[in-house]
Amino acid sequence: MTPAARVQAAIDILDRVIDAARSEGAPADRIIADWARNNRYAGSKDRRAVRELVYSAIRICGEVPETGRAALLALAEEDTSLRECFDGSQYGPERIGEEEGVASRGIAPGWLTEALAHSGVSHEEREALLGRAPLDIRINTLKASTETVELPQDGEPLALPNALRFASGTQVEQWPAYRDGKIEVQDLGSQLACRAADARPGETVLDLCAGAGGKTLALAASMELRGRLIASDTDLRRGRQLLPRAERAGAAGIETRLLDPGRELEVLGDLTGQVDCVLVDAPCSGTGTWRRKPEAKWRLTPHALQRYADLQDHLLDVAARLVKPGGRVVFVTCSLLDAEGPDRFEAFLVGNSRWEADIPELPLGRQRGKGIRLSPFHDGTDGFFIARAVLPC
Ligand SMILES: C[S@@+](CC[C@H](N)C(=O)[O-])C[C@H]1O[C@@H](n2cnc3c(N)ncnc32)[C@H](O)[C@@H]1O
Repeated sequence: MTPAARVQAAIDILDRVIDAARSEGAPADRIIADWARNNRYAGSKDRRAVRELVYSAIRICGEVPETGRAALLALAEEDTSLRECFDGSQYGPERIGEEEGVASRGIAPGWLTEALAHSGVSHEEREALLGRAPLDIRINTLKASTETVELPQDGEPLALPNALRFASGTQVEQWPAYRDGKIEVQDLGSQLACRAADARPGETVLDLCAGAGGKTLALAASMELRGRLIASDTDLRRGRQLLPRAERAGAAGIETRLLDPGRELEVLGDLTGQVDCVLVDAPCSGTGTWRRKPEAKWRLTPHALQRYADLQDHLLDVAARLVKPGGRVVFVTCSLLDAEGPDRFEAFLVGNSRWEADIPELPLGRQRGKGIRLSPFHDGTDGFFIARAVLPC
């Protein structure tokens, strides 16, 4: 593909990303993958270049752009060599018109930038939300250790003993250690959230929003396969990924339960007052994961944010009923918005006066409200809020 044709391809993809953001359609990575599947003439270098253009344009446009072309023109203001690609050639974009609309640059839509600022997220921290994420792994102590694991490259040691960092895009899935279940891909922030849960051998632990089980597997390792570990979620498709992953990781014996949204206790009621630790890795806006999914900033609305907050309140209440005296609830969101972190946790404590905040001691992060905030800028992790509450005996 010529450079101009790559720019036109990025414009077409961005049009679809913008449509999807407005209509709750597919995420950008799926749209890019579809494009690659349907345009086999594009070689690996073309695909990489087009992908890079798409993500760079998403990163620099604050508000949802009118069109993919307006987004690419905004990128061309920063990288002027791109302007030459608007050459009217056969597969390239039309020449730039004199009065053409250019998307406005910024970090996120205005209301969201303001909400982040009100949540104490400084300008530099907001910019870092749109940086490039490295690739972190967790050494699975059910199968290996830092001493025994053999990796084709040396990783950067991180703040937890079993965590290593590699450059973004490292193909760890092709490594024998990955295929053998000795390592898992997991952002250090997620690993720290599991550290805050401090699941111990012999305990009964519930991963309430387990998804495909990223954190469940870390909990299983921390429990050394002793005790009872239950993983629940409302999403059957994600839940189905858990058991094969668990098998690969040597994490036998995980119980899985499929929940009905709003009626979780119908399936979890038998655990009432039985559980030592409930991890509530709650659904959220994902402002802390924009490094991986920058278009999420265009998809969020104030209404959706309120829905997340309501669901987080509800899940905290469900979790609290299941915990036995002396047990704990660990509340985690991958967001830097107070509305999805400190405010929810505070509301929980106010509404449940027997519970006490127990701020986790972690090697990274800063206190925010009665929990810990991790951020790409300060900690090099995805953005997270992590809080722990205990029910005294
Ligand atoms: C942040 S993700 C969890 C990620 C997962 N813990 C991990 O480490 O990979 C939130 C999950 O909550 C699930 N969820 C949504 N509503 C729920 C509900 N009412 N009860 C339990 N899980 C729910 C979603 O399906 C999603 O998988």
